[in-house]
Amino acid sequence: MNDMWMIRVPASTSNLGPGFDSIGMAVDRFLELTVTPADQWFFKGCTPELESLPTGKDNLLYEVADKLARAQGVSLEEFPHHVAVDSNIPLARGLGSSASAIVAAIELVNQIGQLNLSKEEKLRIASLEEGHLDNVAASVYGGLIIGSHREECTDLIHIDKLDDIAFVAVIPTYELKTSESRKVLQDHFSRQEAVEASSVANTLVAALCTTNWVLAGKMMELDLFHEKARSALVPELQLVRKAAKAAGAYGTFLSGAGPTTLSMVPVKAAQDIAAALHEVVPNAEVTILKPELQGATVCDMKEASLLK
Ligand SMILES: Nc1ncnc2c1ncn2[C@@H]1O[C@H](COP(=O)(O)OP(=O)(O)O)[C@@H](O)[C@H]1O
Ligand SMILES: N[C@@H](CCOP(=O)(O)O)C(=O)O
Repeated sequence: MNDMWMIRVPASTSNLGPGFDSIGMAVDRFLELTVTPADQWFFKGCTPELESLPTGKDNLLYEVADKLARAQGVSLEEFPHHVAVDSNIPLARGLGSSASAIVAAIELVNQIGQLNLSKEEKLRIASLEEGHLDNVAASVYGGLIIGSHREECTDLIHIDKLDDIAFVAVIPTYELKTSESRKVLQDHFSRQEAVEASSVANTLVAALCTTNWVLAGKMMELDLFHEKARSALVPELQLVRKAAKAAGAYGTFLSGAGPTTLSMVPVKAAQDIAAALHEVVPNAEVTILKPELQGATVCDMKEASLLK
C-alpha cells in the first residue's frame, strides 16, 4: 500500500417496503476516504455538508474505528492519519450515509491494523454497530442483500441479478434522522397483522429472487411494518407513489427511514418517469440511481486515479 490510499463505499437504500431492517441494496453514490499518515487524527470534510461534521475524535468515523481497534488490541493513537472525506450521499435522507461511514471506519481499522477481516466478519461488526444489517450489508457486499441479524448471528443472501431495473429517487431538501424516524414506529402487532405483514414481505422476497419486478413493485407498496407510521413525517410519499405509478413505475417505497422515496422502474423508462416526478415535487432533487454491484473497496492512489 502506498502512503496515500483510498476507501470507497457505496450508498444504500433499504427496506424496499416490507423488508424492514432485513433488505438492502447498494446504489451508485459513494463515500470516499483518502487516507494519509499524519501527526494526529484529522477528518476533513470535502463538501459544504461534510464540513459541518466533527473533525476530530468525536467524528463518527473515528468513534467506530476506535471501538473496533480497541476490541482488536490495536491503538489508533499509534497510527495517526489525515482523512479527507468526500461523498455525494446526502446526510440523513435515508440513503445510508451513516452505514457507509460505519463500513468505511471498519475498513480503516482493517487496513491500519492489518486485521485481514473477511466480508462476513465486517458484516457482523457493522451490523452490531448499526443494530440492523440492511444498509451496512449492502455497503459491504454491493448488490441486493436479504438477511437476518440477531444477537447470536448474522445471516445473509446476496443477489446481483439486477440489470433491467433502475430507481428514480426523490430526495427532499429536509433531513430526517433515522433515530427520529424509528421513534414513531408501532411496537406491537396483533397475530393477524403480523401474518399479513410477513406474507407481503415473503412475497416481495420471492419476487425479487425471481426478477418478477411487477409483483415486487406491487408488494413494495403494501408494507405494514413501518411506512404508515412514517408517512406523517414524509408527506410527499403518497403523492410521489401515485405519480410514479401513473408514469409507469413498478412501485415506490420509502428509502430507509426516509425522507427520500425510491421508485423502482424499467431502465428504459427511467428518464421519463424522473421528468414526471420533477413536475410533481419541483423543490426536491429528482435523480436516477442504479444498483451498485461492487461493495466497499480499498485502493492506492494510483489505482484510484485510473477509476476516475
Ligand atoms: N461520512 C460521515 N462522517 C461522519 N459522520 C457521518 C458521515 N455520514 C453520516 N454521518 C453521521 O450520520 C448522520 C446521519 O445518519 P442517519 O440519521 O442514520 O441517516 P442516513 O444514514 O439515512 O443518512 C449524520 O447526521 C452524521 O452525524
Ligand atoms: N431499516 C432501517 C434503515 C435505516 O436506513 P437509513 O438510510 O435511513 O439510515 C429503518 O428503516 O429504520
